Amino acid sequence: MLPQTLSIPPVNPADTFVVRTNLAKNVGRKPNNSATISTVQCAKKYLNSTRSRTATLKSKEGHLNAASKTQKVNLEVSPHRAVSAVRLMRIELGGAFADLLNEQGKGSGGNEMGYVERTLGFRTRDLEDRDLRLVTEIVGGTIRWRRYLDYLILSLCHDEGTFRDMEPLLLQILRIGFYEIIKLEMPPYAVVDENVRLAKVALRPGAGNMVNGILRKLVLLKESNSFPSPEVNGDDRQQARALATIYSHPVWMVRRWIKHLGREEAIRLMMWNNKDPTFSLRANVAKGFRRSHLVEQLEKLKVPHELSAHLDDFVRIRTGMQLIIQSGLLKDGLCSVQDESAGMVVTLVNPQPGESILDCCAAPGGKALFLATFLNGQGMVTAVDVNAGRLRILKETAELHQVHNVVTTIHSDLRIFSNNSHIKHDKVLLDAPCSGLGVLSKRADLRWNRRLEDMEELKSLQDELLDSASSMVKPGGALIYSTCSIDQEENEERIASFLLRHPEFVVDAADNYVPHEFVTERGFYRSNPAKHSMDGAFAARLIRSR
Ligand SMILES: C[S@@+](CC[C@H](N)C(=O)[O-])C[C@H]1O[C@@H](n2cnc3c(N)ncnc32)[C@H](O)[C@@H]1O
Repeated sequence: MLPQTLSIPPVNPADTFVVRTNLAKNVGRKPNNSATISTVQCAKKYLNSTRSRTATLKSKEGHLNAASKTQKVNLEVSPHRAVSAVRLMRIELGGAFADLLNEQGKGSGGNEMGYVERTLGFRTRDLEDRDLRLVTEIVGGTIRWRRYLDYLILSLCHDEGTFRDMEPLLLQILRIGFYEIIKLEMPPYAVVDENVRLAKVALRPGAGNMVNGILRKLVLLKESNSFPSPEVNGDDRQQARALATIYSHPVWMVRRWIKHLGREEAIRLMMWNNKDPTFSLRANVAKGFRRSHLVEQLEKLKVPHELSAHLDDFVRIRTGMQLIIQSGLLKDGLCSVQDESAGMVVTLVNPQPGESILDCCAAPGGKALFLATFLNGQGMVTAVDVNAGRLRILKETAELHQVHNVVTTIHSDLRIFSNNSHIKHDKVLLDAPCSGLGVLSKRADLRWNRRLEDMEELKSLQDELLDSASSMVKPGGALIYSTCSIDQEENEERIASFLLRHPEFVVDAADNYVPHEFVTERGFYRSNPAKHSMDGAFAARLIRSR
């Protein structure tokens, strides 16, 4: 028999307590908190002893069942801050993405509260909808503004060493506090108190004192409207560094954009990347669920929305994603989250019933499934991808969306597949692996994960994949190359180099397929995030003449 609780001597009722779970959660009752109490220090010691005891019990019993699990719930710390701090640490260590939380308050990597408990040594009360919204907003915003926030934190630290040697959790708590005060404009003294408490409970009293000192200096700067800001002067590199700090992007990206887009356009792009992302939804007509049905549901949910001006099945939303997730519309396959910029790539493919379409880098299937809806049950989308897990998602979603009768999946590296396959297709879509520089508003952490060196590797992969994809196009058929990047070297330059290697292909101007405002001088499709209020994407349509 496993013990129901593990107890230690009671000391301070305010801080932390051990709760008897007794399966209370499982049967929907509130946990009984008549439990044993500890101070923060005791809690930490206790956590260690609990961990080793739990490990022994686990090894003895094989597993620790829910009935016997001991939870420590801290009601003093604000849940959204504790969850945000831990999530930010996980993102920085590469164990999580800054994407949407799902309806259970879980992140992409599993149970959020489990991570909080393992990292901080206690749980908080469960997250309510408001907390979830705050976690999404704070995590996304803190990551986007990281470079700028760190610049300010450093300027308020005693010396550079204090900043450099700061423990990771303490730095995340400070970033959260700075973001809440500067960007969310929350009441400053409440922010100070809450973050000081989190630092004290999760780390130690000294850490709380440090957070208190630095955040109070920030409040004074805010009150006198005198935040420091780097001067934009000097040579190109120095100017790019200053702009990179002010708009919180890596220096190499800023330099690249100033070179290709000009300074004003680069600034507009960075401002767009720092905004809360907007989303669009595609009604799944393959399931008989039209845009009018989607609009009805959004009205019922009171989610503000706007019809897409470019695509018949699409609706734009700015807020309310949590409500949509909770409504089950996505889980039931009635609609999908798909950006209009990606939808227009499918328009450029121009799929027709009866055609054989090869989607070369298809997973997780956003474009493949949309392509399939145009076939009306006749023809085939062959979806190839090298990533088995992502391809499994594609296959399951095809069933959920009821287009599985026209979708076949093939797990392979495209370069190997093209060598072994002699079948030619009417349309071949290569939605190539790319830097993702067009989707930085949605992927808040991506800007910090991309390196300049990645670009060279990506470009040679894109060339190889283009060569492979082109070998599977029928004479007279179309090859569509697309990316979710705004980078010329991944886009126009890849096509120019491909056409030199493959004179049997010619450009088919995108004008015939997508609105004129998305067509470049050379006849390619390109969406501009700041101008079109959607992700940045590129696509070229090429016809095989022989
Ligand atoms: C931009 S994503 C594709 C997104 C997809 N088209 C959609 O709309 O959901 C690029 C995909 O290329 C795949 N990939 C990368 N290298 C590949 C290769 N050598 N052969 C086949 N697929 C590859 C990745 O696994 C990834 O799923």
